[in-house]
Amino acid sequence: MKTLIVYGTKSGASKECAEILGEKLSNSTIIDIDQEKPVLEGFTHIIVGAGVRNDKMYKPIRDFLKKSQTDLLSKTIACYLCNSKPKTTQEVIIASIPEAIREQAVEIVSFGGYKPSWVPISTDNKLKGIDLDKISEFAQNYLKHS
Ligand SMILES: Cc1cc2nc3c(=O)[nH]c(=O)nc-3n(C[C@H](O)[C@H](O)[C@H](O)COP(=O)(O)O)c2cc1C
Repeated sequence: MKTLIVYGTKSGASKECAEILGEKLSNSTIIDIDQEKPVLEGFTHIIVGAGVRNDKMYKPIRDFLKKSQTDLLSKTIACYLCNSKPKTTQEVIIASIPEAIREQAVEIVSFGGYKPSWVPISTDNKLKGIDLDKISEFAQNYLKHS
């Protein structure tokens, strides 16, 4: 199991989550979509995560999911999102993730996120709003598909 974690972030939550997942999933590589174009070759497992604004996951991640759909469907794929309005999670997923990927993904989970008015700046509280139990569950479940 060789895992690529691709994330998009504006205020850091999705990066934090990618790093926590990376610690739980051995043999994983983490890529910030704004810094590097993901190359999927050589990876059997892909996790794609992003923050949400205006009821959608960030555009670079939506574009990646759309453009790489065929390649992604040949992998064991899972997605996560960081958002602050849990009630709208399902709508965000439908608006952001192509149907074929939604159907094939082994899991699609919200890890929570920062309230729009409150983004942590110190390292002491940077996990505020993020549900660490959900990240652990997500990783445990994902490992069942190794
Ligand atoms: C301008 C702005 C708009 C946002 N819009 C939404 C939204 O539509 N739905 C939602 O659930 N959360 C929304 N949020 C909360 C973010 O999803 C949350 O802060 C999350 O942590 C962002 O991920 P990131 O830290 O990886 O960028 C918004 C936050 C900001 C600052």
